[in-house]
Amino acid sequence: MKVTVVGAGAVGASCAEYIAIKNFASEVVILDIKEGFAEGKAMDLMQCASLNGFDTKITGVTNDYSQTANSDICVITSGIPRKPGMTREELIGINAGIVKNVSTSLLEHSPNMILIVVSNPMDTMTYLAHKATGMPKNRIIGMGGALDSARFKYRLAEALGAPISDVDGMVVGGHSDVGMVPLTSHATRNSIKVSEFLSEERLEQVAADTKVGGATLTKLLGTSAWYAPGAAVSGMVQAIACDTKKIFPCSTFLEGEYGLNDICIGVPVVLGKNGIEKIVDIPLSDAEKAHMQASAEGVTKTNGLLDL
Ligand SMILES: NC(=O)c1ccc[n+]([C@@H]2O[C@H](COP(=O)([O-])OP(=O)(O)OC[C@H]3O[C@@H](n4cnc5c(N)ncnc54)[C@H](O)[C@@H]3O)[C@@H](O)[C@H]2O)c1
Ligand SMILES: O=C(O)C[C@H](O)C(=O)O
Repeated sequence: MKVTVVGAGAVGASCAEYIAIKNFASEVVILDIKEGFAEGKAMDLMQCASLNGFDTKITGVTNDYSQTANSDICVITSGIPRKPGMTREELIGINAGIVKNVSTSLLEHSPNMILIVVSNPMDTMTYLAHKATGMPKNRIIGMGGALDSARFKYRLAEALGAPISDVDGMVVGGHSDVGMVPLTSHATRNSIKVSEFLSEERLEQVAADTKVGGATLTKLLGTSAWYAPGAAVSGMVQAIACDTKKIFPCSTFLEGEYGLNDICIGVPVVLGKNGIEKIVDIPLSDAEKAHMQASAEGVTKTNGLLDL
C-alpha cells in the first residue's frame, strides 16, 4: 500500500506521522514544492521508526511527481492555512490554483488513486478536484466531517463530564464556521440520547462551540490546527487501505442524495477499498434539514468563485 501526501507542512506531516505509527502502509511519499522541506520532514519521521516501532518507509521529494507513481491513496494538504480572523473561504484565491495543479499531476502518475482533499475551503476544493480530474466520484473524498465530529465528541464529553469513549456523534454539512451541521438529535452517551442528560441550551452551546472549533484553535495557535486534522485523515486512509467499511462523514459529490445536486458536501459514507462505497441517507430533523440546505447554499456560492 503506497500513500502520497502532498504538502509537508503542519497537516501533511502530522498525517504522515499517524499513518506510519499505525503501521498499515508499506510506503508513504511526502511531496512539497519548497526545496528540501519534504526530504527533511521524511528523514525526521524515519528517525522515529525505531522509537515508535513502525516499518513504513517514508520518503520526501521536492515537486517530483514521478516518485508518487502508482500510489493507491493520495492526500492533498498543500496550500495556505488561515490566520486568526479569516474564514476558510478567503483561502480560495491561492488554494484553488494549487489544488487544481496538484490533483491533475497526481492523476498523471497514479491513474487508479483514491484522492483525499484536505486543503481549504475543503468542500469547494473537493468539487474542484472532481471537475479538474474527471475521476469517478467514489474516488474523490473531502476530509472535514471526521475532524468536526471529533470536535463535537470532545465538546459533548466536556459538557457531559463523561469520557470521550462513551460519546458518539456526527457533524455533516459544509466544513465552514457557519455551514457545519452537528447532528445533536443523533448524538448518544453509551446509546442513550444526550438530550437525556443535557438541556437544550447546553446542547446549543456544544453545537456552537463545535462549529467554531477550527477558528478557536486558529486564534490560539496563530495558524490552523494540525494534530486532529492529521489524525482524521489517517483514520480515513486506514479505513480505505484496510477495507474496514467504517462510516465517516465525508465531503462527496451528491446526485440527489439529501435533496442536493452538483455539490460536494459532508454526509455519512462507508469507506472501503473502493473509496466511498455507499452514501448513507439518514433521516434528519426539520431543523437539521433546513441547516443542511443553508449549508449547501453557502458551499454553492463559494463554488461559484471557481474558474472551471
Ligand atoms: N479539511 C480540514 O479539516 C483541514 C484541517 C486543517 C487544515 N486544513 C487546510 O490544509 C491546508 C494546509 O494546512 P497546513 O497547516 O498544513 O499549512 P502549512 O503552511 O503548514 O503547509 C502547507 C504546505 O503546502 C506546501 N505547498 C504549497 N503549494 C504547494 C504546491 N503547489 N505543491 C506542493 N506543496 C505545496 C507548502 O510549501 C507548505 O509546506 C490549508 O489549506 C488548511 O486550511 C484543512
Ligand atoms: O480551521 C481551519 O482553517 C483549518 C481546518 O479547517 C480546521 O477545521 O481545523
